[in-house]
Amino acid sequence: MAKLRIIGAPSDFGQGRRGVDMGPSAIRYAGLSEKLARLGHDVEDLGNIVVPTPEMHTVKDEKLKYFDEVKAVCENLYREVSRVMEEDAIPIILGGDHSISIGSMAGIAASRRPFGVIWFDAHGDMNTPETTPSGNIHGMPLAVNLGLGHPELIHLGGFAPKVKPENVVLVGIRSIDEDEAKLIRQTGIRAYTMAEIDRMGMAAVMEEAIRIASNQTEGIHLSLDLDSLDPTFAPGVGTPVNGGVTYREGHLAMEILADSGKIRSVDVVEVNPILDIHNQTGNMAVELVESLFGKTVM
Ligand SMILES: NC(=[NH2+])NCCC[C@H](N)C(=O)O
Ligand SMILES: [Mn+2]
Ligand SMILES: [Mn+2]
Repeated sequence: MAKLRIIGAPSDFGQGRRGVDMGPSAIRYAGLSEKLARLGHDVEDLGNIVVPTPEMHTVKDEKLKYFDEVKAVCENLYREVSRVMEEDAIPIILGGDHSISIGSMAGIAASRRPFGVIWFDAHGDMNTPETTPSGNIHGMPLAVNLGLGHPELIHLGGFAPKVKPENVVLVGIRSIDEDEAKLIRQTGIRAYTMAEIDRMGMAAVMEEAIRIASNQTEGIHLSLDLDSLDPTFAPGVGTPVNGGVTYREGHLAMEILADSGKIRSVDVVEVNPILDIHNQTGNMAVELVESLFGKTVM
């Protein structure tokens, strides 16, 4: 039995399509708390952090859209997540777009205990203000957590970087910008493309990923972007890319992570109910989290 604490981060400031701020509602509506409790866990929903109202804000910097708003959201989330970590509970952070991971990982790192990261995503999220083609901060959070990008984001919580490149793994990538690819190579993080998942199989990829993320660390943070899945299974995301992780591969990955016993924190991001079909993506998110916390067939 694990102590699980749900935190909603209903922010859509990290990208251009409205609706992802309703992600936490869609995931809760799909029964997250009840289903995790049914698995025998001690579950508490702590509600949502405070987020500015989008209608009242405009873009100021084209290379860092909604910078002030993203920073404010991440500061609030940082505080909430560090509180949960101090209680030795596992935070399950519901986005919102992926920019919220700047706040969640700052909160996780606040204890200064080393951890690894498995970043499940179609994208690298390794852009900086210099490389970004869109100016959307949700394309930058992994870079920020590694210490690359705007200094005020990097130093959120008063320290940087949040994680060492040798403990960072990307899984499921299939849409990487040109200069972003250079950064991924320079940092030396391990990036498993969809082609590698096809060739090696998801089980072998996850076993390697867990080995890398847990080498000399005290646990693993999973940052789960629902666009890692193929749009057939997760249509409700702002930046869908064909050729993604299948339903079974997704569950297998979560089951292998569950078996490892190393998960200490989770982000579930990019669920956009406005773009979804009957909450298919919200349901998929809940199913994957159930597998991550021990649900099996028998
Ligand atoms: N978290 C995400 N869905 N990120 C998508 C990023 C897309 C693109 N690479 C960008 O920087 O704009
Ligand atoms: Mn992402
Ligand atoms: Mn993505």
